[in-house]
Amino acid sequence: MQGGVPVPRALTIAGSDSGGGAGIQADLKTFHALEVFGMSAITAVTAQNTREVRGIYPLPPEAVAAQIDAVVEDIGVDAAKTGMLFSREIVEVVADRVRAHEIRKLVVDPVMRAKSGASLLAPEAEKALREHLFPLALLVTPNLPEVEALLGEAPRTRAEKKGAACRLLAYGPKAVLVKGGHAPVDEEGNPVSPDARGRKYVEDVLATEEGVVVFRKDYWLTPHTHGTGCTFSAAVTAALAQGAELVEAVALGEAFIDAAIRHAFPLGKGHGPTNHWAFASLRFDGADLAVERWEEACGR
Ligand SMILES: Nc1ncnc2c1ncn2[C@@H]1O[C@H](COP(=O)(O)OP(=O)(O)OP(=O)(O)O)[C@@H](O)[C@H]1O
Ligand SMILES: Cc1ncc(CO)c(N)n1
Repeated sequence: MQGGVPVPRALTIAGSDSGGGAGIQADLKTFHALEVFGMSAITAVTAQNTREVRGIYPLPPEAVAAQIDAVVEDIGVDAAKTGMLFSREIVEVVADRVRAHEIRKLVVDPVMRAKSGASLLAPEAEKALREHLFPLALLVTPNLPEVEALLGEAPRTRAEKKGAACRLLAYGPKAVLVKGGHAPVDEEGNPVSPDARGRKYVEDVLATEEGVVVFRKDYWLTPHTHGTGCTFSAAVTAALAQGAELVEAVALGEAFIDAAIRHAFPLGKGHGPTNHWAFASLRFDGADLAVERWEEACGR
């Protein structure tokens, strides 16, 4: 028990995925698997499955603010994350409430598109995300297409990911993790085709003001990756709520998502969901989660 609080508390501010693999549902399942008390502020309801987003029904910005205020003022929040924010108005209201409540352990997953291709963020909201929310974040976690939208070029090699992560620090977050899940690499961190022979890896590159940490793990050739980004950032948020330092929290997120993808569920006819309880089961068995990490100097 820390400071009279019986359990770590985490808040997700994100969209609902009726399919249960991404969004609010993935976040709450992940918090629960890590024994963190989960709370939610829903920004939009999506009618979605493993194949497509059929409809998006945003909530009024004041409804998003009211949910955040309600839980912060009564239950309290040790760490929070944002996911699908959809509109400029919702981005602005979330930034306003985060500032007002002085939420410092904030993970911003700059969700722009679903794996099925649907847009989850209006184009004019991208600028608001960069200008209003990035400066409040402890960590921002873009995937490769999101890095391209933010910087105008997609990193491919380890050195390019490192450069992009360092450049994104200029928007004001304390740290940036460039996630490489969309493009497998070889031993040297150079891109390879997903179905090339031999061992392939995924490299996620974390930049902080102190330096760069590269996380490498095996690449799994599977279509069942719906909600990987949400699940990963929720695991990092849960670890922060438990009191972990940033690099340890990211390492926990890496191990959690590795297990969740390895044991993903072939549900539906599209991209199936990841397995949110695999990490807890494997850890119980003492399994080796195959995540390597090493530190380098920041290239700035
Ligand atoms: N095929 C894979 N094999 C191993 N790790 C993967 C794979 N795909 C994604 N990951 C890992 O999952 C995490 C999320 O990365 P990814 O790039 O898929 O995020 P994302 O595109 O934001 O996800 P989504 O939009 O589906 O929620 C990262 O840690 C990444 O390394
Ligand atoms: C609601 C929601 N948030 C995020 C994603 C990205 O995976 C998704 N597909 N749906």
